[in-house]
Amino acid sequence: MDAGTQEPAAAARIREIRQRIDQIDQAIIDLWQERARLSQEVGATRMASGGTRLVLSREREILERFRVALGSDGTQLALLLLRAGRGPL
Ligand SMILES: O=C(O)C(=O)C[C@]1(C(=O)O)C=C[C@@H](O)C=C1
Repeated sequence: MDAGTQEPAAAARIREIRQRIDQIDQAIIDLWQERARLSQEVGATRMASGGTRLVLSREREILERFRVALGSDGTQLALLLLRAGRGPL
């Protein structure tokens, strides 16, 4: 894979960092999928027991947690996470 530089030491360091980035990306993918499965299970369990599909107070709490930690990008990320679990509104 192109490191974007001809300088051998820099290219070696970039390859090393990219290995860790790839590990992190895979962990994010795995966690994303696990979260979506769990969220779907919560929704199905609640609806099967006569409850609501969504709990907006819980969604607000999650959005706030991500906003405090990551700013406006965190809010966008949390919206995508929630959509992955419970589907579009
Ligand atoms: O925590 C719940 O009650 C869920 O249903 C999970 C979840 C989520 O993905 O975090 C999904 C939908 C709800 O509106 C709130 C939160």
